[in-house]
Amino acid sequence: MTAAAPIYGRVALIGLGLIASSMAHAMRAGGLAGHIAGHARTAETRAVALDIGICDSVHDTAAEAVAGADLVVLAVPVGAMGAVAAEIAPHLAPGATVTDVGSVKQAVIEAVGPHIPEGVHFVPGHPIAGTEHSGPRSGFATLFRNRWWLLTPLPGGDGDAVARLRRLVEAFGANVDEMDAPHHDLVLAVTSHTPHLIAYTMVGVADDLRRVTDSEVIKYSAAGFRDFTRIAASDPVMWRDVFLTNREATLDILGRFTEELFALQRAIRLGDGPHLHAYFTRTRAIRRGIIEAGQDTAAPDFGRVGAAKGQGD
Ligand SMILES: NC(=O)c1ccc[n+]([C@@H]2O[C@H](COP(=O)([O-])OP(=O)(O)OC[C@H]3O[C@@H](n4cnc5c(N)ncnc54)[C@H](O)[C@@H]3O)[C@@H](O)[C@H]2O)c1
Ligand SMILES: O=C(O)C(=O)C[C@]1(C(=O)O)C=C[C@@H](O)C=C1
Repeated sequence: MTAAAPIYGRVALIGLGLIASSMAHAMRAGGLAGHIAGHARTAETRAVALDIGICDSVHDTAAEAVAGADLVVLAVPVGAMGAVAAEIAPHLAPGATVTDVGSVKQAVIEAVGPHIPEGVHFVPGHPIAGTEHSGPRSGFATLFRNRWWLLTPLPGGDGDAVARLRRLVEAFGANVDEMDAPHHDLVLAVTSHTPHLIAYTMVGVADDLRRVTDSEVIKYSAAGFRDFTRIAASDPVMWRDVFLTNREATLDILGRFTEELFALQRAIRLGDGPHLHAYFTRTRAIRRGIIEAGQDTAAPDFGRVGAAKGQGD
């Protein structure tokens, strides 16, 4: 990442977890912000943020952090976005941009939008990049490189504010796309939310079995299951909020998933090899299509993320 002129003079990060700290590292690496102000709920997290140098100043309240900021980033769990927006609203500078990084967009727009004052630009967003780690120590500058960052601008919103935010996240190395919020939520229900639910379920099933087989499930777990356990280690508050707020889309995809699962279950019970073979041939072709289209972007280097779980407060 090469040094560039700051895109924003003062950025306020509300919530100092994985995503906010990764943004801070990326802004530092690229010289993209003149001053990074931060707010987290606990004194411990605020002290860590200063200690590891991701913020130039930390503030006891979100209201203090946003004063004079030309970009405010809401990086808290989706269910907390509305309360944070209500708290900061009277303190936002005229002309400022407010964005968020929530995994669900429609519910965030409904919760945050009504609080945004006239003359402040709200540009909802979502980086499609993450790890199973949480808290200020878990972030790293390259998290967003070659990843998508979806923006769901509001109809009639300010084009210049969108373009400026776009420049910032492109400077992180992200690819930007714009879409409307309901479409975003449906796409993410397929590509992220339902897969997480399946991983949570499978790891739960294995944990039940473990009691029977005395740890063999974990001992002999193959690569696929290990990936499930990584995903299932993700922050429980974040994922609780995702499912509570993207309810309709997730239930729709889950319904389709269960139908397919029952069809496969039936094929196994009936010994219907052609059905199973045809199904797996179709899914293999999808994976090969993704590779051929060059859309299998490299995974971030999880190995260098040393933070423990549960440091999000
Ligand atoms: N982790 C991922 O893979 C990922 C990826 C993309 C987007 N997101 C989204 O980014 C947002 C932040 O996720 P993260 O992974 O950085 O989480 P995190 O747990 O690492 O950090 C969350 C931060 O929010 C604060 N917080 C929690 N509840 C709060 C509340 N009620 N009021 C005020 N602050 C509160 C925590 O103290 C912490 O500082 C979430 O909305 C999530 O959906 C996460
Ligand atoms: O790799 C992971 O840990 C993730 O699950 C990241 C992931 C995803 O599903 O891809 C999870 C939730 C986000 O909103 C965006 C990204």
